[in-house]
Amino acid sequence: MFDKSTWIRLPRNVVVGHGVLDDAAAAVEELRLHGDPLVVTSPTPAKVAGDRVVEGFSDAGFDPRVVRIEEATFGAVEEVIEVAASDDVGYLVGVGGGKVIDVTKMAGEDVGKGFVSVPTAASHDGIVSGRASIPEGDTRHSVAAEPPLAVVADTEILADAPWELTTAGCADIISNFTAVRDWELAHRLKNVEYHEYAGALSRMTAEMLVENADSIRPELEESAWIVTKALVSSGVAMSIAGSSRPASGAEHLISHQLDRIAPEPALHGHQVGVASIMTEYLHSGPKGQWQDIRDALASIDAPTTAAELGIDEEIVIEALTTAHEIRDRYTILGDGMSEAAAREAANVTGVI
Ligand SMILES: NC(=O)c1ccc[n+]([C@@H]2O[C@H](COP(=O)([O-])OP(=O)(O)OC[C@H]3O[C@@H](n4cnc5c(N)ncnc54)[C@H](O)[C@@H]3O)[C@@H](O)[C@H]2O)c1
Ligand SMILES: O=P(O)(O)OC[C@@H](O)CO
Ligand SMILES: [Zn+2]
Repeated sequence: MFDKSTWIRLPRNVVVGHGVLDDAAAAVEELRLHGDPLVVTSPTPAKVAGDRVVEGFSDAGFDPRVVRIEEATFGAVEEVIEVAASDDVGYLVGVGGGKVIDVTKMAGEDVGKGFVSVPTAASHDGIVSGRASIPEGDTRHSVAAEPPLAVVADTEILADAPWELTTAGCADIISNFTAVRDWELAHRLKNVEYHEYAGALSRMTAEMLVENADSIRPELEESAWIVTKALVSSGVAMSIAGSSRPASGAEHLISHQLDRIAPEPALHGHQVGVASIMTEYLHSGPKGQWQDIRDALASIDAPTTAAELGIDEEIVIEALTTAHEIRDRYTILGDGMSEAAAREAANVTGVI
């Protein structure tokens, strides 16, 4: 009878606010999960939040186990799986930046146990999404995973994190403009399924962030609140779409490529922001809205040039000409840019 169906998975509890880290155990208890938590964290996030989360679970009568990871690799995912597979572990709790959260998500998916997302930085929109993205050799796996059962985002901690982590989160959201453009293009050219609602939500999230750019300032808790709200909303758009398409287009392919080839890649959000200036230029030409993207990034202190990213100009050109090979996702890059076209785009937009 129905030729189409959809299954949208969203988090049950999203708790955002000042001091909510201490509500992590309560937010989970409400979900009536069985077993004890496995807290996955990394060195700095452990100090700023992980140890407190473990203590909170202990105080609430749980017996938390802890795995500290150093890198977002398949090795780290295996390390977490080994502990997570134990019968007494009921669910996983990822406390940290995007890499820790992705590793937790992927391990939880593997062992068939849910996970709770406790971001310590408002640096990326994976804090709520049902996607996990891990590099492996020459490629990057972005796989479907369960979205978090709950999200606990303490704005006091997020506002205290280094400012560039917050500007990276803003830039990840601003890049939604070009991601949606790429998605629409892929729909028109390749009949890729497009979700109007997810596309509109993603674009609206970016518009609201830009409208509030004046209130996004260092050490202002209000900023952490605005950015986290946007990150949640963008993650929900991805969950609705069942893909990262609403928030990841050519600008993300370029950033993933930079992660592979740059000796010292910059933050994910910063890279996608700078790449977004160039992909907007590719979409709308020299008089198009690329300057709006650049100005929006500059207004929140995010980088707008290769030099500000700390990445060599030639590496940026290589990323532009090879990013289309990274994954089977049709974008404005088509079947690849020529080197001359890449130089033109990077020059006109002032990225190099
Ligand atoms: N799954 C998704 O949908 C999705 C979405 C966006 C990004 N990502 C992925 O997330 C990763 C990027 O995340 P990221 O930018 O947070 O990088 P990251 O996880 O490497 O964090 C950056 C650094 O900030 C530190 N940090 C975190 N919180 C801190 C705090 N409160 N104080 C001081 N230092 C702190 C971390 O320890 C790390 O050294 C990439 O791998 C990207 O692909 C995934
Ligand atoms: O699927 P990817 O390209 O990792 O994108 C997810 C996220 O970074 C979108 O902001
Ligand atoms: Zn992103």
